[in-house]
Amino acid sequence: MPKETAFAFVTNEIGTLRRLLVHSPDSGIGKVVPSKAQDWLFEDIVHLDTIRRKEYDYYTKILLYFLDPELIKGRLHEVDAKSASRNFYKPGHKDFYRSDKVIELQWLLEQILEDREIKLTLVASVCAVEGCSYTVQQELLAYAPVELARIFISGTNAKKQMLFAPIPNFIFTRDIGITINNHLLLNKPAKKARTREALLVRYIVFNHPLFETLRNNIIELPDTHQHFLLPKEGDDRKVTLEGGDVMVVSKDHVLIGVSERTSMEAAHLAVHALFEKSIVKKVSIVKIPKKRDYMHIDTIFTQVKRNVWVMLGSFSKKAVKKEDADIVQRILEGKKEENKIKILQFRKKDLENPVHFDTLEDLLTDISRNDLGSDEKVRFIYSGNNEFPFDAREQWTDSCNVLALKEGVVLGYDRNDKTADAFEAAGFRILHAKDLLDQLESGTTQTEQLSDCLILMPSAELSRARGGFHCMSMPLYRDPI
Ligand SMILES: NC(=O)NCCC[C@H](N)C(=O)O
Repeated sequence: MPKETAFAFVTNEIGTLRRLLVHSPDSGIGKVVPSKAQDWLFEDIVHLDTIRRKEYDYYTKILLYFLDPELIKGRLHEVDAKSASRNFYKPGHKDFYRSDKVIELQWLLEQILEDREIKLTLVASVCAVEGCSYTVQQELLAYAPVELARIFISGTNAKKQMLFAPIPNFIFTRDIGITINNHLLLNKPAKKARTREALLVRYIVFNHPLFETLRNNIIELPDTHQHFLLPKEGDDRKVTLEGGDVMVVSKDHVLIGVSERTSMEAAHLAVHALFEKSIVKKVSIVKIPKKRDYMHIDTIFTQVKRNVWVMLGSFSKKAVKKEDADIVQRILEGKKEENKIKILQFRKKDLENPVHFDTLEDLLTDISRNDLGSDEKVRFIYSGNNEFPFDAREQWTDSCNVLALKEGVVLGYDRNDKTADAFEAAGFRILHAKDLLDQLESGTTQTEQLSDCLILMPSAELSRARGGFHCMSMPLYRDPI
């Protein structure tokens, strides 16, 4: 297996994944109440034990098997034994898996909090953001790092007092920042519920020794002076950017979504930052409808192979043609201008003449052929097999949001049946996570042998949080392709 040399380096979406940031569901998720679920960006309340033991733990095991097998191989029975109380999965516990490939953010937070000065500043910052009393601030300072990291994330102390709201979306590590070549672009969350996540991660990347070599390559987008003078929220001049809207499709080309979460102002600041620092040569702006259904671009398409993409059919050529053909239907269905996708590609060498793409398939085909040099036919797998109403239903539960562990081997939710059928029809094997783990553990399958397959992960609870495995991963290192 080729070993990476840099700590962080990502030039594509599908090369073999070697290192990523994750966060497993913490107790804060079990505190989401119905009246707060929407404010906290969950679609429903979730069952904590199920989301952990029966769902996310499978993700951790699969990631470890692919990225850091020595920590898991031959140990499945032991780590999942009832007597082990899931300690293997708990940051802060002595039996925690401690991987520098599948890196848990809570574990990094514990480590930076060992430094007295960082602890003081971070406690003060969290208290300022959360409006804590002076007494709570003093209480926080008295905690040891492991406990303090847990409180910062879950919001609740050991005496079961809630000191501030949880940050249940911290499991969606994609949205906190993005590795672009050897740089790290930090996010600016659009939603208040995700503010503390950004603060914690800023402290981690600027202080943890693992990020030492990246330190001079961290990009933060500033607020513009218009922002401070704006009368109301929701104006596109507000600088907000979330990682789900940024895709590094080749070493020279980044896609940036303008969406419910990423503003036009942020997109244009990012284009300038990426060009000025000569990080990439092309940036494509993909403007999608501002809708909860499609909060980021990675909720409507992700990449599977050089020449294969999974996407939502309503943004496909056929749907666009149908719209153009039938104006009455378009008006009745409310398919107005703002419901369309718009794509403009900026090139550093000719900034004033951006290239326009009519449809998402045109852009993705261009990436497959021209950026990635694929000679094979470019293929699209559609959410819900492109059948109404399964297309919309399965997109809602993240059928388009798959994570490539290596080219052609992707993780998706088991509830998206029709999308799985479409993968199968496109020549992909369908594997269930549990069966795959059994085969890996018994040695009948090796990760290196796997190709062209969709690994189905249990998802009844996870999907209520409205993000898939692309969202639940923040790649730090992928092999170049
Ligand atoms: N990249 C993504 O699409 N992330 C999903 C984030 C889901 C989370 N509940 C949110 O609404 O922010």
